[in-house]
Amino acid sequence: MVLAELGQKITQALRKLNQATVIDEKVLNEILTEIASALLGADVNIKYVAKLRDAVKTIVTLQMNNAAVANIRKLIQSTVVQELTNMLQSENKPYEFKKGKPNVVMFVGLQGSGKTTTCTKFAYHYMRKGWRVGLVCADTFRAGAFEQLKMNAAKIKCPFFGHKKETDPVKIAQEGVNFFKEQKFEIIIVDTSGRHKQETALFEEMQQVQAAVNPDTALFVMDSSIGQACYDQALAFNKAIKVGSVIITKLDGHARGGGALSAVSATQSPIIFIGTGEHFDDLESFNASSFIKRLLGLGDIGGLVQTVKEAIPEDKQKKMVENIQKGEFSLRDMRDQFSSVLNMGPLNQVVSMIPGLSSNLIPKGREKESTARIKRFLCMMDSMTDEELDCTKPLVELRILRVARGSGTRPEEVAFLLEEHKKFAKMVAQFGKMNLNSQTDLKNLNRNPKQLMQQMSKAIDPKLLQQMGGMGNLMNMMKEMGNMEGMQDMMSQMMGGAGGPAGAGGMPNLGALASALGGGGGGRGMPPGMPPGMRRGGGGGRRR
Ligand SMILES: Nc1nc2c(ncn2[C@@H]2O[C@H](COP(=O)(O)OP(=O)(O)OP(=O)(O)O)[C@@H](O)[C@H]2O)c(=O)[nH]1
Repeated sequence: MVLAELGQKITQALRKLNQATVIDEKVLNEILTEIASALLGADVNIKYVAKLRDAVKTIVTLQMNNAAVANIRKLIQSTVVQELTNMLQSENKPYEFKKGKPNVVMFVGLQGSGKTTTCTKFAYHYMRKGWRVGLVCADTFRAGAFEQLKMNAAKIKCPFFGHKKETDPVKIAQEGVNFFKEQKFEIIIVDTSGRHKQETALFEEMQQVQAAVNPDTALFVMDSSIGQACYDQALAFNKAIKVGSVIITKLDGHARGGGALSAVSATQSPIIFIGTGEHFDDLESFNASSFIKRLLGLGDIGGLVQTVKEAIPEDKQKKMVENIQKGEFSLRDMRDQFSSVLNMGPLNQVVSMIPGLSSNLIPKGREKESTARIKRFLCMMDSMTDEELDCTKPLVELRILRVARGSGTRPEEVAFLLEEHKKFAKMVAQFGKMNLNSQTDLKNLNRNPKQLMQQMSKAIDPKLLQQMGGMGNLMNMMKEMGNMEGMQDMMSQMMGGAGGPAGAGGMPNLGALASALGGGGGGRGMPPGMPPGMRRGGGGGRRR
């Protein structure tokens, strides 16, 4: 999680609430001073810090003498969360992409801000969600920009338009946009030139390109390393061309990220993504409330639900629900769940949405391994026939050998995958028997949690449960879900098609996540003789 240190400091300050037997003005001041010092350390403007402090003080002081200590604790925590969210929230809404029509996005920013890399990340993000995306290189200023974007586009398999020798950015932008429009592309990204600093030539060129391609939205890319100085830069770009939304890059490496985020929000330009590394999947959707909740380790069930919804195509959801309601969990279901986990975006981001789990659970390097591990599982399942994928009976040895050969893996690895599948399938059956099949049942969790906990602990493999943060965490998550509107629908998607049995399909889906983390969904670890890459989560053998 970006700004993890800031999050830890604020969490530590809030933890003092639980240690104090009486919460008076002195305790409140101490906590607020600690929070303020953490925010200032992250380069947040002193003006915003003072505003947050005053707002929390005003709201809490009003209640201090009338409410019970437990309620005061809750009030302080929720007010701090709310005020931090307000600090990062913009009133303006970003442009919403529309399916089935061309959406033209113009990227602007200073040289070196990460614009070209971010165009590619942005394209990759939407391609993963099934959009038809095209990239246009209209950066004729920087030598090498053409090659860079062309190479990036090839890496993510995104169609590319550019002319190496053309020097007129307006002409290329126009041609590129027309080309992709004719081909019925849905998101057309125009990468424009940058300059070392804000200067007239840059702004004039941006305005000319804007007039020529008439973009649906202009996206401003800004480097977070300048901290709160982002404010002036964002205002200047917004004045030159109407900025629709902002992406802040390099938040992985800068302690001043808090300053950059709050300063940009103060200009009322909505931040829609943050860049968290140099790889193409190091791009996180930005939503102030979700960001703050994850920053403070509170999880973000709403965000998780949305992510899962977007990751699983609707036709697949329906089929999965039908199968699982019958108590069946085929290898095809497992394949769909693993590929939906990949579509959800960076794994550590998904994990941090689960209350009680921290994104630090998957260190940066390990995340790549986890993704490779899922891809390897998918590769094996792609080498199976339709009959094998739909069959719920175990595969015979001869077939295991064939799948291993077809996927460039070892038979032990295929056997391990089948073992995982068996465990998930068993869980589906057990959860099915629990018949926890409606929103009312979920709400009842609040009334009879003990009984449910007992049943669930029998059904879930202990190692998987550990990966999920323990039974207490799982129950909290389900309770939170039970309190949400439209839960039954959501559960089907979230839990991977359980439709009814809240946990049933869910366990495999969350299990797929756990498997990706290397826990093997509660497995006994990798079988002996497993290649080292696979043992630790991927690698070895032929890759896709
Ligand atoms: N650590 C980190 N590096 C990033 C991020 N985004 C981009 N970079 C790096 O920043 C450097 C500059 O990125 P480019 O995409 O080439 O910059 P640019 O803004 O397109 O430059 P111009 O085309 O000259 O305007 C590259 O080394 C990128 O890998 C990020 O989120 N985190």
